[in-house]
Amino acid sequence: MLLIRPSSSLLRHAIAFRSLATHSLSKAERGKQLAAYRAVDEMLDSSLEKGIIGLGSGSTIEHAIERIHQRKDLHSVVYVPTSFQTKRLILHYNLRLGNIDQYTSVDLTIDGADEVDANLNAIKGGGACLFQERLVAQASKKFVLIADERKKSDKLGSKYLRGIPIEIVPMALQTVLFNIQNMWENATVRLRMATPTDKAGPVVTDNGNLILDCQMGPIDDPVNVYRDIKLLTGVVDVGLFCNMAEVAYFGGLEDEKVDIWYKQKSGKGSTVVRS
Ligand SMILES: O=C(CO)[C@H](O)[C@H](O)COP(=O)(O)O
Repeated sequence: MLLIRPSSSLLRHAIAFRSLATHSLSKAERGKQLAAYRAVDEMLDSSLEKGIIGLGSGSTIEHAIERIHQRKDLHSVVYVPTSFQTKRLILHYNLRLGNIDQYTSVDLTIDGADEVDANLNAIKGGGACLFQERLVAQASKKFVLIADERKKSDKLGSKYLRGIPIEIVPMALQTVLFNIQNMWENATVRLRMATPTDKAGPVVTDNGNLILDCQMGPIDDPVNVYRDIKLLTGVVDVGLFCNMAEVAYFGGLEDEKVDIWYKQKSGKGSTVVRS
């Protein structure tokens, strides 16, 4: 039998990536691209030559990786992925791939978000990658969010209506459902299902776990909600990223503007400045 070994370039092209050509972008996609390009250009510079950069997951981060690919001065940097998707993109663009096992201290991580509030707290996990995203973000000296302007919010839970993503160990499905329902009577919790034409049954995360989406309306106290859910046995992670981001870039849909919200130290704490 003749075995044909595909060349690495064939392998790369066997994986379908979205076309990100600027002329064919929708308004939403252009907003994501504006935020991603601006964040890469402002936050990553050539002085990071030997740097370690974390890369989040989702559609906005694809634009960031494309920008990094265009910026030849950023090719000696090591990139730590937060998902299967991002790992494939790093390889696709021939960037240097690292691993959180090798680099427990990361200089900076850029990631997308499903919703960002006025304190730079975020809902994440729309793409089911929240656990690895937090793992890398927590190891990072700086955490930067990128999104289109539709993700701006006054209160988490008022824009991203699918609910807070929660990654759970499959065996704990019933007990976690029961406990959340007990703690928040008005919450609606659903097991996230895969698209039936692609896979029957639930979405399975990169870690072999399941995702619940917990709708509880606008959230007054995301820090406590995060803590209460996280403490349930069987919960691996909760898609509330509080007090982590230092800056968020939002790309406009109707104009070419990028709004930047960043934390500035004031007294004992910090305030969020919008520019
Ligand atoms: O948290 C995530 C994946 O788990 C993503 O960063 C989030 O869902 C935003 O995705 P997109 O950039 O496609 O809007």
